[in-house]
Amino acid sequence: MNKDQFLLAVEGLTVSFDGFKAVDDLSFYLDPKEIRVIIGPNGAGKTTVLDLICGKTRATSGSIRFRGKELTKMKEHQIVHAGVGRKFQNPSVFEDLTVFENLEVSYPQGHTVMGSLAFKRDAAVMAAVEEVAATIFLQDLLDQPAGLLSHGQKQWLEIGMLLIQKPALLMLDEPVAGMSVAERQKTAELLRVITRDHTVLVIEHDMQFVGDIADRVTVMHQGKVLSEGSIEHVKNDPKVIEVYLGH
Ligand SMILES: Nc1ncnc2c1ncn2[C@@H]1O[C@H](COP(=O)(O)OP(=O)(O)OP(=O)(O)O)[C@@H](O)[C@H]1O
Repeated sequence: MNKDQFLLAVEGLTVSFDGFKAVDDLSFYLDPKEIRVIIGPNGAGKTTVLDLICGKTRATSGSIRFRGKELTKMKEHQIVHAGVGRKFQNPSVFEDLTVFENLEVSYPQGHTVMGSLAFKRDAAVMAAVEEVAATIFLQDLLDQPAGLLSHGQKQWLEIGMLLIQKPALLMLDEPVAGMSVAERQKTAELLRVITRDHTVLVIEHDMQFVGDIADRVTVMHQGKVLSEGSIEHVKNDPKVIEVYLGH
């Protein structure tokens, strides 16, 4: 099978830290526009996989193919440019800027923060900001400083700051941690809208949320794939119950 028909093909990926293999001969494949969730016990290597895909950590061996490009050979900014967006666990919005300004500075112009602010607000930027703000439920809060948003709203704003860059692949590390039940439900709704145009790779522990969003689930354990398939498949896999869900 031609691996370039996948949006992302990870094959034989390995990284050693002082001889310890945090990710060990890992392979998995993402189809365009799927939502894949990676679950697994603490220390399984989930965050390290995202670090490897976005170029924050260098692979010891293996391959990461993304839309025909080999990411393991590329620098972080080149990987962003190729269409991979990554959101870390803690929101990192600009607290003193408004919702509008946070989205505006994230619009891909190649400017610094100050340069972008001085930039004339042209119609294309305005339209993109308004479209994304509506998607992330913040259309009525465009003039609000981001520092005044709730934790959940900051998480959505940060997702919006990625969306406005139109990445083909969006990677989210525990996006609903610290959110209320209502915010979790809205985030699930948001991710379903996002996958009309993007592929999403999520690390998550909340199994209710995983069941709400996942097309397929990859279970990691000790740097390897322990199980993979639908939520029902992995929930009923005795290996997964033994190392993760039974605890
Ligand atoms: N830069 C590093 N140097 C040394 N060891 C590391 C480094 N990054 C990760 N590790 C180790 O690799 C293992 C996997 O860590 P990782 O954070 O990827 O796990 P995880 O599945 O995301 O866990 P959690 O659910 O707790 O976030 C851990 O034992 C961790 O201590």
